[in-house]
Amino acid sequence: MTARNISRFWEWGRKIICVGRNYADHAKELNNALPTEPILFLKPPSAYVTEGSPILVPFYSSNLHHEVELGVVIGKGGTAISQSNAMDHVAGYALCLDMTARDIQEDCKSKGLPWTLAKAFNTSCPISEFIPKERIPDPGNVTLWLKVNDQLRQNGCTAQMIFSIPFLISYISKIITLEEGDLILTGTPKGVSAVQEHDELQAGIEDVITMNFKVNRKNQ
Ligand SMILES: O=C([O-])CC(=O)C(=O)O
Ligand SMILES: [Mg+2]
Repeated sequence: MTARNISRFWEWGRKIICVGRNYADHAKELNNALPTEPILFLKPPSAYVTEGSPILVPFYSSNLHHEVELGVVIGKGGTAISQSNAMDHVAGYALCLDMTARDIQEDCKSKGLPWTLAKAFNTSCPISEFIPKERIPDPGNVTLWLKVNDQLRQNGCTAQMIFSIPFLISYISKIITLEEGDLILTGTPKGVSAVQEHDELQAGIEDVITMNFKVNRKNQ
């Protein structure tokens, strides 16, 4: 058996923990109140999709949105990690999309139901290659962007996050033990919008990385 390589963390079947409404400008564009504590939800590892494979619109949605987010890859597990030690638990990063069936999410919100159908379907978590920690020395101050068919839709800086990465690692790990290979999606800045079948999505982190995905529709 070969040693596991963190640069293929998505193959390990570990948790994807997502933070919602972590940017005030995005909370506002969807008419949501600003959170006083992080809002958390999960995606299963089956949500991962890597470049070369398409994002699939779920058959039950007609309003699939992109949300570009910085993903934090956990390198050392822990429970109740302190904020001051939090960055020692980070192995690196990935550029991520939190694909969201917005019509289903609105329906779930109005009925007080969980967001699973809106957030956790197959291909709801497109990711870039693994980015080693050294390549982003200040993850609290990098620009994320996303284009649909060459049109810029999202362009935000992680400095705008309401809850910082060390705070999130500490907060989450008091509730859910973090393990090597887990991924934390840190929320999206403003500019979310719908994507259609055949659209081409391109996203990037400054001069660190870019990634490309096509959108297809699942017909059943
Ligand atoms: O669906 C939402 O608006 C919550 C969320 O994931 C985010 O803010 O990134
Ligand atoms: Mg999100």
